Amino acid sequence: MDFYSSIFTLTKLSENESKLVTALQRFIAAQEVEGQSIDGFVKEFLKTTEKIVEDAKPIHSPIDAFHLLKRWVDDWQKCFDIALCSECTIDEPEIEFNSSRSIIESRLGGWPQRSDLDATVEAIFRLWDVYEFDLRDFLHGKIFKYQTEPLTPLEAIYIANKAEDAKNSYNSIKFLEALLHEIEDGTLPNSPVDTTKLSRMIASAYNRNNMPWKSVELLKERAKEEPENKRLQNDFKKTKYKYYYADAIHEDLLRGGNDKKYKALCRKNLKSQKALSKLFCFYKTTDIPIFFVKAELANIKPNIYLFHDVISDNEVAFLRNSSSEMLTRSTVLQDLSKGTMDVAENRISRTAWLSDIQYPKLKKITSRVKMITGLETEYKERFSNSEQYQVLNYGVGGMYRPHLDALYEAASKSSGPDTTESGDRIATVMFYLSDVMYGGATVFPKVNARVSVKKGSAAFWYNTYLDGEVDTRMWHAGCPVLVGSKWVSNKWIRENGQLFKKPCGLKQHLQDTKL
Ligand SMILES: O=C(O)CCC(=O)C(=O)O
Ligand SMILES: [Fe+2]
Repeated sequence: MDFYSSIFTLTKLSENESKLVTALQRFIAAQEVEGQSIDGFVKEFLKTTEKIVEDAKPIHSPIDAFHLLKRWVDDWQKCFDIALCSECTIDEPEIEFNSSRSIIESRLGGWPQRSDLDATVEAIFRLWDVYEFDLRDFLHGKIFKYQTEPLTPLEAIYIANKAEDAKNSYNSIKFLEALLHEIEDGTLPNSPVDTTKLSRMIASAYNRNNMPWKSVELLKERAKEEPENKRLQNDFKKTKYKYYYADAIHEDLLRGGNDKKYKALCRKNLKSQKALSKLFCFYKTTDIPIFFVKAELANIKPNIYLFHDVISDNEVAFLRNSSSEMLTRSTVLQDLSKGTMDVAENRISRTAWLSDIQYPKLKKITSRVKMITGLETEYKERFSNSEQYQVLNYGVGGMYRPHLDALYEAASKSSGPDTTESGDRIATVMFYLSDVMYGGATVFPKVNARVSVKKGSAAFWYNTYLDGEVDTRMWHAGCPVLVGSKWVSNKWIRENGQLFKKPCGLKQHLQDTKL
């Protein structure tokens, strides 16, 4: 049977609580006679409950119901658990105390369950939704003018967590915010929950609900105040990334249609890449000469660089052949945070990862990347300067919708090196391992740039600003392949180890200030 659904049954609980108190008093007294030490929790609980039973207040408010059920479900149960004794003989106080539980349980026709308590929490939010009582008053035990016992901060967190579990994040956040304000205002002294911890909880709830800008707001000040708090700093950094990411998507949505601009760029039939781009720099490397040019529509900031003939036919074949056995279907779901939640397939392709360690032949390409970008590129299992080669092959209509390569938050779960050790993907080097007859260009709708597919070339760009913030202008897409098969390979360069690097000829972007 349930207890929460009527005040009648709740009152029955309340009336029977004095019997529990008597049983506990007897248990403690017997233990004292035996010279046993009394559990601290049990002692403290008895003291407060004795007073509650003595006052015998009626159950009027949902706060009373919550307190009552919480005691029965959690605290009384804990007392019985503490007293539980498998080796005790029949006349020992533990046995007697626990049998009093059984007697009361059968008299009541059951023992209140966690579902009763959870239903009460649900009821509280249902009531709040209709009557809009003040949550800060509520924490102090007050609903309009009706005053009862206040909630402890831990009880408040219990209520907020239950709302979150029930997918009622808005309620949960509002409740935690009320608690935060009360603690900040000093009306809940000696709170075991500190404001930083609470802020982190609220920020993470905002993140889970795709409102990273709210978390940024919340964490910004606190991160400034507590530069030594690593967890807080880390939360703030991740949130910032997520925020920029969500913001970029939002802007894209606002610009009429999620990807109008991207499609237009995909369709654009530009002259050949070489004709448009001017020679920027020439490298004489030991094996192949590399022409270093700016991307088409070169007058853009930030720059996207193009390297021609940067990878030999042999190397192209090696990458393609080594990965073809491993290619797996990769689907990246698009989560259009802010605005509509439209989950669509973001990428249609197959992917494989090739490690420099497993395929030492690749190290040569990796050091070439180091030379042309001036960045550290060595792939290591930990504290890496780059990722393994990601090889992609697109099928009919295969594409990669507009996205940012920067990993922001979710990425620590990605297959690459841990972001906490190796940092974010500060730059992308993307090799073209095939030609494509029609379609398949890489386009950057925000900066109006387009790189058409050419076997042996590589595109290079930075994904973050010098201070590590994500550069949302680098929003880019792989246009659908119309005729042909497109192969590319990414070598993502990580933040780790790049501190004192001065990229050759690539300084312009690094000096580029934020918009
Ligand atoms: O295939 C392309 O042109 C783009 C691929 C890409 O952006 C990626 O793999 O992150
Ligand atoms: Fe990308």
